[in-house]
Amino acid sequence: KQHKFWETQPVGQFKDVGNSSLPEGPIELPKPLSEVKQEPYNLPNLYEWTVCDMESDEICNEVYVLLTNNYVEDDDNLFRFNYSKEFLRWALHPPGYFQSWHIGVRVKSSKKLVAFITGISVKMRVRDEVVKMAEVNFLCVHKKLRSKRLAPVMIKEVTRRIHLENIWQAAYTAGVLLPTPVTTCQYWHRTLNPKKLIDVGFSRLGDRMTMSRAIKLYKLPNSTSTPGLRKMELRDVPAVTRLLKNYLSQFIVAPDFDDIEVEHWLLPQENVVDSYVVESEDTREITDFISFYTLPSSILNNQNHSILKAAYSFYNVSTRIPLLQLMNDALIIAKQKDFDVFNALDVMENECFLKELKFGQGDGQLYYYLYNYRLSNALKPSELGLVLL
Ligand SMILES: COc1cccc(CC(=N)NC(=O)c2cccnc2OC2CCNCC2)c1
Repeated sequence: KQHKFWETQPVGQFKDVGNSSLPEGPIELPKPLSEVKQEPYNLPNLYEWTVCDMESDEICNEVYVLLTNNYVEDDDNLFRFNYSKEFLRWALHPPGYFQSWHIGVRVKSSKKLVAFITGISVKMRVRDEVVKMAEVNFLCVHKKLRSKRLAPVMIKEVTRRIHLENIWQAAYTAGVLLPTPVTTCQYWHRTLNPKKLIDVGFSRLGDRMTMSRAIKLYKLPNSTSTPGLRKMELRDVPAVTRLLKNYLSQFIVAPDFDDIEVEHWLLPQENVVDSYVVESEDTREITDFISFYTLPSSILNNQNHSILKAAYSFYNVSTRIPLLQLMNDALIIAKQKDFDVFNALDVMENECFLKELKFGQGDGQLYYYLYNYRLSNALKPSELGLVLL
């Protein structure tokens, strides 16, 4: 019964874990495009497919409202991700995006948007192979339409449209265990606003911890410590691309970003993504950078607060300044920008700063998956150089 759908898909199956006779790489070979199903999968009668043009403010707003009311909640149903409209446009319009991969489901009669799933294309390096993949994200079915088995047909439909562009692999994450994770990550939170986090139930005061002790424990300096740390600008793109490509080459799975992609993903956008570079004062070269993205959460039933302002660690590269110092400056900047919490996964080299900078371990896991690509062994989080939104 468990995973009825995923047992039909070209993904690592639990029964195959540890079977080292299975080769690493694609599970199914590409098909001639003429053999890909040409017409959309059937939806239950009352519903129809639609393509969502996120440049349209009206449609972007419909997607925003659907996700705000029906997307992922934490395990205790206290919080729900509240991606902003400008964030969704950023996340879904990288260079070379396919509008046909921004898929909605509407009620035929009312035209109400009741489900969503997206893909964007990415060049992913797995060991020393660069594989064109899709990153699938934002799978959301309206709460009132759950367990109508809509999700499997949406996954099959986005897969079909990805196949039509001759792409045969994908990457995705989930907070639930499915066949079969390439990596299991822990998430960590660094308190920036202890009073609010305790008020809303995100954090609890330890037994011997008073509120004033908590405020003191998490206090940060008012200004950053790294000389030459400044906001990233367009002129920094070539240097940041070089730094990022070189840094990510150490991980087993990582995106292979070119300049145009670095410009899209890392150039600062207010309320979406913040990036800072370290420019060496004498050589003027860019030696390090930090970045985090803005993903607030709705607070589901609290009288005093409705939004949790959360920053999420994105890509950070240290070549001259210790990562610990860079990330401490990232915390200071996030606090200056009135974020309540700074979140990070234990991917890349993050483990080296999590405990030291007073991150607390979250109570859940984030699982990373590859579609139609087998890895002989699961990766340690420190072998993964990929952060999904
Ligand atoms: C605090 O508000 C929340 C609202 C919904 C869910 C969660 C818990 C959770 N599931 N957190 C994460 O998945 C997470 C924790 C740390 C860093 N990135 C994360 O997820 C990212 C990446 C995957 N897509 C969602 C955002 C928290």
